Amino acid sequence: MRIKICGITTIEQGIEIAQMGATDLGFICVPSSPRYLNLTQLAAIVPPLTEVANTVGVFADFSVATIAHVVALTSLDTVQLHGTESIEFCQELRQALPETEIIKVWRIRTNSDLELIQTYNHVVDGLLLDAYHPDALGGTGQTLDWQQLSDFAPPIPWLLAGGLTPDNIDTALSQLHPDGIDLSSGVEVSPGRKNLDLVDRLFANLQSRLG
Ligand SMILES: O=C(O)c1ccccc1NCC(=O)[C@H](O)[C@H](O)COP(=O)(O)O
Repeated sequence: MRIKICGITTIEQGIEIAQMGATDLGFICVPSSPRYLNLTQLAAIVPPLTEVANTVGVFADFSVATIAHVVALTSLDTVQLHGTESIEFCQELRQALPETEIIKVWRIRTNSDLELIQTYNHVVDGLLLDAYHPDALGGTGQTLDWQQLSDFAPPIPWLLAGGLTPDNIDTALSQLHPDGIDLSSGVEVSPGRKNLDLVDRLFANLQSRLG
């Protein structure tokens, strides 16, 4: 299973978290986020971390040209689209970045959201379900209604996000079978600063599932 820890802001924490077992490290490129990294910071932090984990840049409603520029400067492995990007936009991005994994995020409120995100199945490599919050796009600690997702089974890999913590991960994964999980605020001291004890506890609690 893919385990993405998002909102990494230092090389040191990225290396430690990858050594603990994270497969993916996420970097927030959205300026309104308290976990935001500017281009200079991304160019310094991401390249060394591509050696230890899959690196994911989180974007929201950027242009194709800007995303392609950031990927070229940082060697990000994956682009996570967290805004209102259209199917056509994803197709354009695919053409611009044929070697880069693309994940489309949808913030789930209703059952129709679970159908809408699946209209992207043929244009992206994976889907990510996050919780809806009126004031912030992500990293909110808001939990999804897991029961609502019980029939969600897209034909491409999907990740579960939204308010996951070391304490609730077992309950979430006993109800759902995503291809990956994504955590941010549930393993933090403060936005952008991860609590390594909580990350350690997450992996301890996942031990039986990771085998
Ligand atoms: O984390 C942010 O600050 C953020 C800001 C703007 C867009 C996306 C953002 N995070 C994306 C993620 O992938 C988070 O891991 C995801 O929203 C889950 O966060 P949390 O509920 O805190 O675990």
